[in-house]
Amino acid sequence: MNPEQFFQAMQEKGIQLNVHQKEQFSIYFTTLIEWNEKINLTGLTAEDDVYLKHFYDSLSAAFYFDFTKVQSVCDVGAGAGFPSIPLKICYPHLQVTIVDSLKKRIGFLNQLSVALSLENVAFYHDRAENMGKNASFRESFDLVTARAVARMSVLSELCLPLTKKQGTFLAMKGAKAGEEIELAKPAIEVLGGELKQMHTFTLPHEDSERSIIEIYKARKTPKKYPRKAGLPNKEPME
Ligand SMILES: C[S@@+](CC[C@H](N)C(=O)[O-])C[C@H]1O[C@@H](n2cnc3c(N)ncnc32)[C@H](O)[C@@H]1O
Repeated sequence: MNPEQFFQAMQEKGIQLNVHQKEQFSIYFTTLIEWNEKINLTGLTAEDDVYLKHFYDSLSAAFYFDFTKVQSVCDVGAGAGFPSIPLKICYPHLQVTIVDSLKKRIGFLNQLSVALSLENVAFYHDRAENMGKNASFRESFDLVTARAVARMSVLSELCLPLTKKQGTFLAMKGAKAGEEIELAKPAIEVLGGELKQMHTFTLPHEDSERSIIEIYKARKTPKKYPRKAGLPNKEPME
């Protein structure tokens, strides 16, 4: 998907990008490729791949969820900024907080936000488990997103403690999300979440399956969660 096809596809989905926003995507691509020569950010370097598998894929969350209705978003394990930076470009009102445990990626994001002139973005080099215990962040975000970070039971323990009561946790997944959900159902319940919807679709041009899992934060997360950093992965709540 080349940039023109990407802009066209966004328009068809009701996301109208102006000249400034189109330029921001172009700068995002060139900055990503430049930095990727020094640090490992992505395995995708061809322009068409980045526009489809990173930019379009990140924005697919907005095909199912209304971003105009939320203000604060925390993106857990955003890596090179996915999905939250493409979302921030399209929805500039968002207050974006990114937490990632890899320092070099946070360094890249700081530079990227300057290159894109982004406002109201904050980057933390930390584990999501620590953020979830920190009173300044715990249960404070309208929306928590995560793409390609961990399986659903683990991800729920990282993300639901950060999600505000009555807020939403969106998990962006590939194929087999249905199986993951089944295994994660007890964890989601314990952590105060309720499975609201699962949207499944195929990515254009390459027909691979994607799922967006929407979880509603119905109740407060018990204090003991998240457990200490590393434990959610080591001993998943399954
Ligand atoms: C496979 S990458 C995906 C990056 C991005 N979300 C994407 O879709 O391209 C997973 C990222 O999650 C981060 N990560 C994994 N576990 C984490 C944790 N417990 N807390 C914070 N970041 C974490 C890693 O450092 C890595 O950058």
